[in-house]
Amino acid sequence: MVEAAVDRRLVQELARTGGELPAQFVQKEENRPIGSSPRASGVPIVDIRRLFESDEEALRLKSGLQTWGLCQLVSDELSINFLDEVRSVAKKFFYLPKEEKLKYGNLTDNGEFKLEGYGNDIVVTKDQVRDWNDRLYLLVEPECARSLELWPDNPSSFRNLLHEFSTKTRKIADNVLKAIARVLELEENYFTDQIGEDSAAFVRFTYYPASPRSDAVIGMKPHTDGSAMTLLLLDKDVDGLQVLKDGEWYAVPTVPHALLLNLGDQMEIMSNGILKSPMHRVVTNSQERISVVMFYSVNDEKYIEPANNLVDEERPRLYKKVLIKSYLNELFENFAKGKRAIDFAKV
Ligand SMILES: O=C(O)CCC(=O)C(=O)O
Ligand SMILES: [Fe+2]
Repeated sequence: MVEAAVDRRLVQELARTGGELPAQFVQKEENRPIGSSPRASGVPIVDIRRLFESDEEALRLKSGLQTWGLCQLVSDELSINFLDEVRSVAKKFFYLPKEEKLKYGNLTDNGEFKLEGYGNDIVVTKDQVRDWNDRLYLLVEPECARSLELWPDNPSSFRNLLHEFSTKTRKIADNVLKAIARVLELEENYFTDQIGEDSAAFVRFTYYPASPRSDAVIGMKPHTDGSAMTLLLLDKDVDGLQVLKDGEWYAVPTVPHALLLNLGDQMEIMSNGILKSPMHRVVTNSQERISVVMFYSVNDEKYIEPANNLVDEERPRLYKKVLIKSYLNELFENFAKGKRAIDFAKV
């Protein structure tokens, strides 16, 4: 991949020092977020425990994932205190001095982007409009593949909390994947067999600084997730996530004690399009915002395709068989350019 010479200053630094907004963040007129968006108030809140006791709860999950590609998940595992601790440790990390955070930086000594670490997202073209955020991206599973040297040991509780958070979210992911298989009338382990602990799971901590021009910049450009599923811990105080439904952007409200489930492309493919991987974006605000997001994916070396039982005459096959590794490569290239990778998997 050829990388153009671009300004890679951290967005947090740009926001802190003020001054004129660099041109590389200014969105073209047609991509700017305009006006206020209605709230996505129809996104269901689902209790994980009840998913296996009540058909009604499972159907609400299904309807959320068909209509919005989203669902708010609450669980005994997730006390509000614990979730607030994770929110707080994320904030403490981003509040550290730049030099401290750059110990975990995502550039090699030659200035090339690494997948993991702290910094900007990959920039592939010189005229790419950049997102108004910095992030820390880490592999959390399989546990033996963690690059612990990139896991912050400041704040001192960071590593333990991240380990605990990812253990809890893994349980939730497994339960939800079983419930989804069930409502699609597939074998209960259909998805968990593919998206197990030996597959890659990543966490992304994203810091969106307060923005001087929320009319002209985007926190995260419109995209779908290339994962199978994504679990998001949203900022409790500041909204910003929006989802596209029937051509209109809706603001997704935070439910403080819930994780937001956002379905990814891999599940759209495996469900033969019955479930949606929603297009979403983040708009900025006059207040800073932080999210902590877990991405679950099918193992890199595996192929996925629509489940046989979900393909018939009425619902012809929508997607080809794809190798996850190639799919994710496609996705990273296309995300930077603002294109959808799933279009390449269409029959
Ligand atoms: O920050 C958010 O609310 C959304 C982040 C997101 O969509 C992502 O990391 O893929
Ligand atoms: Fe996303």
